Amino acid sequence: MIKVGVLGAKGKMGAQTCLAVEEADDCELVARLDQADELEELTKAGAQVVVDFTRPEVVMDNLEWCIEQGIHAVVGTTGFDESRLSTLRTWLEASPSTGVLIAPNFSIGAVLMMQFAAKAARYYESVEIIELHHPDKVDAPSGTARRTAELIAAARAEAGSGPIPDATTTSLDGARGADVEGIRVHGVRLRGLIAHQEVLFGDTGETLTIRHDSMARVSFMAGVLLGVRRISGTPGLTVGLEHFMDLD
Ligand SMILES: NC(=O)C1=CN([C@@H]2O[C@H](COP(=O)(O)OP(=O)(O)OC[C@H]3O[C@@H](n4cnc5c(N)ncnc54)[C@H](O)[C@@H]3O)[C@@H](O)[C@H]2O)C=CC1
Ligand SMILES: O=C(O)C1=N[C@H](C(=O)O)C[C@H](O)C1
Repeated sequence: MIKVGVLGAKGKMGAQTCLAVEEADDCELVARLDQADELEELTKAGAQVVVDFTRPEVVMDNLEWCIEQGIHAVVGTTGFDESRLSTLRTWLEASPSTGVLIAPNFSIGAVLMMQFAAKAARYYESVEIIELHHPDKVDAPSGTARRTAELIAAARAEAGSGPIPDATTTSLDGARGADVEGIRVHGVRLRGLIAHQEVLFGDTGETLTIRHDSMARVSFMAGVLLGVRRISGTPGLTVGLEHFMDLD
């Protein structure tokens, strides 16, 4: 049995994760912690793996503590830029048998959408991303949209693609979205939505749209459990669930 602790257990994703862990035959939920709780509860309960769905401003402190204790971490919380990833690598060097998975999106379909977008990137002159989420989401653009833009930008750079055409010189602030590594990213916040994304590619005479929809938070749970099962055998830092999906 894998002994699992959940951080952010009272939140939308944390509560769903507690249910999924309780229902998994090979996992035992030993700790459910939220804002006012002490991290020491994790060691007292013997947690081997922690799942973190908290907030960008607290996740690094949680991870520093978990890595120091040698507790593996499966992280869905957003807010990871290159500087944070580099800090995690440094902490992990001092705890070489500990594994941390940072997954911008745990939904299998969303991971495939990102992979398909990275594959398509080299063939199109234009690309823009639209992410659409519930209005309680605190960050924009979404971690998924950022990651998608990074993957597309890397594929375009490798292919030697030029800049994306855009003759717009006059616009209201924000009208053309955010610029993530040269890719325009637009955010929609709408009651009724959960998590959705479109990647629009265009070239002369044709467009390609890749769209993914998470209609319920249960869509993330197969990925969370995959991470929980694989992380203890994967020391160091892993970014993206695709590395656990045997895609090749
Ligand atoms: N990677 C993925 O597949 C997904 C990632 N997310 C991300 O996960 C994060 C959480 O999302 P939601 O559950 O929707 O948010 P939420 O606001 O419903 O839940 C966050 C929870 O964390 C708790 N919390 C805050 N500080 C804490 C601390 N220091 N220790 C323990 N708990 C603490 C809050 O009290 C709250 O219960 C966000 O960054 C979101 O973008 C959300 C959905 C899927
Ligand atoms: O806050 C959310 O809800 C989600 N957050 C993640 C993100 O920012 O990409 C994953 C998914 O989009 C849901």
